[in-house]
This record gives sequence, C-alpha cells and structure tokens, in this order.
Amino acid sequence: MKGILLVNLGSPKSTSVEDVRIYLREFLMDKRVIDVPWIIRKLIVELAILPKRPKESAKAYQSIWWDEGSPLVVISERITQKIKKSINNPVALAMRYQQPSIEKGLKELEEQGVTETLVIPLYPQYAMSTTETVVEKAKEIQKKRFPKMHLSFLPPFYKDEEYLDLLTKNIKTKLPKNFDLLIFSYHGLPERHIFKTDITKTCRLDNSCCFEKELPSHSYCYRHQCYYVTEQIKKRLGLEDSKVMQTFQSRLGKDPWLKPYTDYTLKNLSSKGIKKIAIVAPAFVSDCLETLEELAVENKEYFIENGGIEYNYLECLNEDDNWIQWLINKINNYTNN
Ligand SMILES: C=CC1=C(C)c2cc3[nH]c(cc4nc(cc5[nH]c(cc1n2)c(C)c5CCC(=O)O)C(CCC(=O)O)=C4C)c(C)c3C=C
Ligand SMILES: [Fe+2]
Ligand SMILES: [Fe+2]
Repeated sequence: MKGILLVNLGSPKSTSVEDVRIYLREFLMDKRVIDVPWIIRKLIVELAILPKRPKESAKAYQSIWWDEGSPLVVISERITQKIKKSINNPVALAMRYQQPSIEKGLKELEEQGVTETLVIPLYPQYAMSTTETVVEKAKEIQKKRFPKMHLSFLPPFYKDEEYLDLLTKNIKTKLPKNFDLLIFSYHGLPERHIFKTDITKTCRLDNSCCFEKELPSHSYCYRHQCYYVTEQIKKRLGLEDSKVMQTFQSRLGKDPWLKPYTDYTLKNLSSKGIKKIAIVAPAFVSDCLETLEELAVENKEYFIENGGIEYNYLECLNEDDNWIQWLINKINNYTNN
C-alpha cells in the first residue's frame, strides 16, 4: 500500500532554554546546515552558539508560542489532519529536527501496511538545508530501519503553476489597498551554499547567472528559485518592478549570506520615501518563529523606528484551502499511479 509522509523543519519541544538548546544542537550539527568538517562544526556549535543563543531564542519562542505548542508544528498537524480526511491512504507527519521524527513517521506508516511512501518536504525552494537534508535523512532511516519500504520524493515546487496561482491568490486577499512596496523576504543562506550546490560551478551571484533562463544549475539554485517565485507573483499581481523588492532574512554567524538583508533594508527604506509596506515570506509554507517574531515584530520595529508609517506582514499559506487541495492533488497523482 502507498502512504504519505509530510516533513517540515521542526521546533523545540517546549520554550525552556534546555529544550531550545537540544533543538539547536540537533539542527546546527546537521552537516547540510553548518557545512564544515565535524570537529569544526562541533566547536562552532558548542563554543560559539550554544552558550548564549538558546536563552535568546527561548525568549523569542515564548513570545510566539501557542497553547497547543509551536505554531510551525501545530499548523503542520492541522494540515495533516485535513489531508487525512480527504485521502484513503495512510498519511503521517514528521519533522526534520525533534519530534515527531522521520523515523516515527515512517513507523506509523509501516504499521498501517505501507510499503511505498511519498515523502513531501514542505519547502517550495531547494537548498542543502531544506529539501536535501530531508531527502538524505529519510533515505538514511529507510535503509537502517525500514529496508522493505520504497521511498519517492516530491521535488521543490517553486515553479508549479498551480502552486504559484494559489500563492498569488493568497497574497492578493491579504494585500492592503495602498502600499509603496511589497517585499518578498526569503530565509537566507550563506553564499557558500549557493556555490556548493552549483553543478556548473559558474555562479557569480550576480543577476545574470541566477536569472538566466534554463540553466541546468537552476534546479539546485535557491537564489534562482526565490527570484523565480518573486517574478511570477509580481507578474500575476500585475505589479510594476518599482513596487516589488526581494530580500533575505535570518542570518547566522559572520559569513556573507544572500543579500540584500531584510533587516538592513527595512532600516533604510523610509529615507528613500517608502513609508507603507507589505511583507510576505514565500520560503515558508507555515508561519513560524522566523515570520511571527522576526518579520511581524522585530523587523516591523526597525521599519517604524526609522520613519516607516505602515507595515503589513502577510501570513503564510498555513491552512489555506487551495494549498491543502494542491497537496491533496499531488498525493492523489501519486496514489493513483
Ligand atoms: C525556508 C527554509 C529555511 C532555510 C533555507 C533555512 C536555513 C538555515 N537556517 C539556519 C539557522 C536557523 N534557522 C532557525 C529557524 C528556522 N529556520 C527555518 C527554515 C529555514 N532555515 C524555519 C521554518 C525556522 C523556524 C522554526 C520554528 O520552530 O518556528 C533557527 C532557530 C531559531 C533561532 O535560534 O534563530 C536557526 C538557528 C541556518 C544556519 C540555515 C542555513 C545554513
Ligand atoms: Fe533557518
Ligand atoms: Fe547564479
């Protein structure tokens, strides 16, 4: 029998400093997130990050936590429940880090008689730290614990026409009537990750190479895939170039990350006469710490403190009916073939 495993990033078990430390250790010790030799990664994580960051992050998580738990996990659970109601085949949810683990998800499916699983990494754009880490972890667990289970993977869906249509529709319903600029803020990546996943080894991180049409490297270029989504939504919304900007948020460490940086941009927009903005985060399908705290609160403060007047954060797809139906359609394509 065929089954489905939805996989999102994951959150700490609770907002305690200790649980946040456990989460950050698992997340940042992933070699596809901090991609340096193990011993150096261990030293960076244990000596530079874990002594201070868990306390700061725990505070941030406390400010966005819901009664039922982490928004990212709760929203993912709700989506899973809705899908289950429309699908006869078994469906399970897993998180790349913490609980419910990928191993637990596959076990749940195996216990229901599943022998073939479609794994759906819940990321529109490819990156080592998104799709690739989910795919590799699932394969590793399958090999060790479920040798008879066959796995398939839904690829990054950033250029799926129906996905782009439904994302546009979602943004359109939330967009205020008057705004000077719509910002597309994507989770950032160290520039090094873009060079590493460039199969042609020609990327210069300029506009031409990541924009050019039909380069083989684009199937692994997070920067291209973000630009593609921004361009498509801009076109579908009928917005002029001057009304749209793309930025990257959530840097960690001192290495150069993809630019322009969201926080820096928001501190400087007002001086250029841009007073009313809307901001959306299409690298995330569900709201999470990086949107509810960093975008909706912290970055809003930067904009307003520096002369901005109106700041509208537009929520992610979350439990949007069209988005859930899109997932159901993908699942039906898999189970019916
Ligand atoms: C869109 C997908 C994401 C990419 C790409 C990504 C890369 C990436 N992230 C970090 C470090 C951190 N990210 C953190 C939180 C976080 N990241 C994503 C998604 C992507 N990350 C999400 C959905 C979340 C929120 C999780 C939640 O529970 O709501 C955090 C933890 C929070 C904090 O302490 O700030 C860290 C750390 C790196 C280093 C990286 C690429 C190399
Ligand atoms: Fe992240
Ligand atoms: Fe490029």
